[in-house]
Amino acid sequence: MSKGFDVILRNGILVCPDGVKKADVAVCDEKIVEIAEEISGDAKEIIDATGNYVFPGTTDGHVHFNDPGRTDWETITTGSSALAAGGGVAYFDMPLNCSPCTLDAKNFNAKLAVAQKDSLVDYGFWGGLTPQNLDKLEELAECGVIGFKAFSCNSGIDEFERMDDFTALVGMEKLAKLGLPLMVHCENNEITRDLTSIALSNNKTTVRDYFAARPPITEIENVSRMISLAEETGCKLIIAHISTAKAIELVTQARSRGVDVCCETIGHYLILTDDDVERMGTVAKCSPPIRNTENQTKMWAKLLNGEITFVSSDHSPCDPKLKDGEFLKVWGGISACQTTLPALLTHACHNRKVALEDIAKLTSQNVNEIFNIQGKGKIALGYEGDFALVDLNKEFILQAESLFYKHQVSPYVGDRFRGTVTQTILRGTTIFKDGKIVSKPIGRHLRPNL
Ligand SMILES: NC(=O)N[C@H]1NC(=O)NC1=O
Ligand SMILES: [Zn+2]
Ligand SMILES: [Zn+2]
Repeated sequence: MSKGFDVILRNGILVCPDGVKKADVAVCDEKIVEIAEEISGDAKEIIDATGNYVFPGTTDGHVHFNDPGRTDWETITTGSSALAAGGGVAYFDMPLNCSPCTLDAKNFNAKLAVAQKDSLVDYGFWGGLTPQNLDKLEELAECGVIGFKAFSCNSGIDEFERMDDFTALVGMEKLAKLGLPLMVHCENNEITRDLTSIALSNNKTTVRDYFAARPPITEIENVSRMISLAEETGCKLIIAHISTAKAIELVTQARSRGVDVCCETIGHYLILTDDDVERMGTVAKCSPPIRNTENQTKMWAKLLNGEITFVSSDHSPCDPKLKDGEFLKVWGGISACQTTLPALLTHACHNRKVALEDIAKLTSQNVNEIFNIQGKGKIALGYEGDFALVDLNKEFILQAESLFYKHQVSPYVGDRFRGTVTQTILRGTTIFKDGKIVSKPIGRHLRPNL
């Protein structure tokens, strides 16, 4: 009897953990069941991947889809569609800027209900850690959060209070027991707060004034403080959107003495510079701010060295009206979840010769491993049939109309990319093809396997 598969993907060039190889891959019951030079047998669907590189579909470890509660900024429908259009099969949504924030089981369940109904791709949720919810960490862990997120400085959202040092210490002790990681937005609170208020009182609100109000030392100081707390408590620590080479060095040193710490960075810290932000304006405002070329060059060297564990989008959109005004005063956050993979193909693979396997690790495998998500993140037997098909040399210029975001805004509009996502497949089902979303929402909740 001939073997009947659900899907055979033929003639693609697979980006596997141990290298890149031309092979067929077969999926049955949502999982990869065979990888071979040529797979014989029937399938309900044959996909011809000739000329395409096949990456594991990406998992974006850091997005703000704002649903429920701020759906005029983004929704799970629009955000997950944009992600799929960029080769994404999963995301971990932040506990803010949705409303209510994800600070207890009740609010977690409200978000879960929206995602179960609307999410095109698979999803995990971050819980929040603030001074108000130290007694809710256990119930959030039971709900299945992938980790906890906290801000050392003002979060920009009133209901999401910053984590003072006491909360950091007690929270980390609790998370060490729960075996879940804490991700911290690391910028020193007092320095950013006071430099910002001095700038405001002197009417200094330009882009350069904003950079001056959040200098590199604010990140460097806070990363080292968080490492000390993690070292003492045994809590697993992830530095969010690291933006300075010096802070990465602190993480690497701590790791080498056995501290359980790693860092995430974001595409824009690797691609844009302070001069770009000055030219582009508020569309490229984020915190920590985008730094200078010298720092960026050093960050690339560290990425090539393996010192950065994963690359996310920190997709943090808003109503465009909130970007209209003086630089220092407007919303900080960049829309980017549709472009992370094409941006890395362009800037890492083509321009800096980063190996394709390493791009797959930074956008998929490492993220799933860090958060103990089983069966996702690589093209290997027994893993889920999650693929991003990429025409590696096909160029495109990003048009606003091709963005699936609620607001078709991005600092990359008008930029030339080399590396086009042609098709995205989630657990064997094609969800995006040739510029269009082609599936109903089929996303599923991802919980860590602890
Ligand atoms: N609240 C929120 O999304 N903040 C994000 N925006 C940004 O630029 N940095 C962040 O942490
Ligand atoms: Zn942040
Ligand atoms: Zn964020």
